[in-house]
Amino acid sequence: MTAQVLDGKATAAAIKGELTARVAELAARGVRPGLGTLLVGDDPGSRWYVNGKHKDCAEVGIASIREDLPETATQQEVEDAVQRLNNDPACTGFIVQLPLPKGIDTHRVLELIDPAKDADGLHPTNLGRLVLRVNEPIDSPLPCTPRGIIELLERHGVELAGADVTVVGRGTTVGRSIGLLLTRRAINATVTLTHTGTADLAEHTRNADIIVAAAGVPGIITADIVKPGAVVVDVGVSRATDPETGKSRVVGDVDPGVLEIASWVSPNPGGVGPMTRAMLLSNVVDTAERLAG
Ligand SMILES: Nc1nc(=O)c2c([nH]1)NC[C@@H]1CN(c3ccc(C(=O)N[C@@H](CCC(=O)O)C(=O)O)cc3)C=[N+]21
Repeated sequence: MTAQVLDGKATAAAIKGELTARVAELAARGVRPGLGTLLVGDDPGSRWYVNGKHKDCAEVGIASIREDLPETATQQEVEDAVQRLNNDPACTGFIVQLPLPKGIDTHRVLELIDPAKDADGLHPTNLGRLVLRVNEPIDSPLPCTPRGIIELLERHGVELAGADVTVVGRGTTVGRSIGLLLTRRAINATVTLTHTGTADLAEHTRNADIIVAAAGVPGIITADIVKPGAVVVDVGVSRATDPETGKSRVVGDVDPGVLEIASWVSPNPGGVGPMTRAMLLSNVVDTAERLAG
């Protein structure tokens, strides 16, 4: 038996189609969503991600605004760029590409973002709303990768209500925030958050109906620690050099052996990555719709 594929690429394409229609409706009402990006420094990976976001925008009709600063930018210069995006009416949502260069206080930069324009959904105000509004709808941006994972599962018919979910990794963008979404009353999953201080990782993963692997440790999820028939979502983005081609490629947290025991596995690449990008676009369109009233 081999697991079925949680196809993030195809699902993201479907979502982009839906967004294109919503952007056209907004255009008819004279509103154009615009995504801003702030990139500091010249890390090729970060540049590649940011370029991809602007390509996605062009596909669905969202305007693009770019702020690119050199590696040597000061705290003040980075904060000034955030304020320009906050004040630019063409920019309905924006992201500060992470990580920022050493020496820049990331928390201070992120807290300066206008919460209503926080396309990543990682501003303390928006994360705070996620903590507080357990039972009611949330009319502010949600974190992109957690939202993308849930959308990916729901659109493949994976039952979340009553499911035991084990999350591996406590990073802010995924591990720490996904449980806040999954335990909302409207979703009703039960969540265990494991991390490097967890005494017995296997005990928690073997109990899980769904594993969300966001540790950034290549192959940490092996077949022997997965319950037969479980659903496994691979969020890891480590890089390694392919011994055959000599090229750098993405390696996930999920060992290929898991395909023989799980019911569904998200490929990596082609799983959570494209969904994250689609949810960023969704956040920008949601924000523009709220602005339009
Ligand atoms: N403010 C901020 N927001 C982010 O959302 C953010 C960030 N900073 N910094 C870096 C991480 C990483 N991230 C990815 C997004 C898409 C893919 C993606 O689409 N990957 C493709 C291709 C992977 C490949 O082959 O290189 C895939 O999975 O199929 C991957 C990783 C967003 N991040």
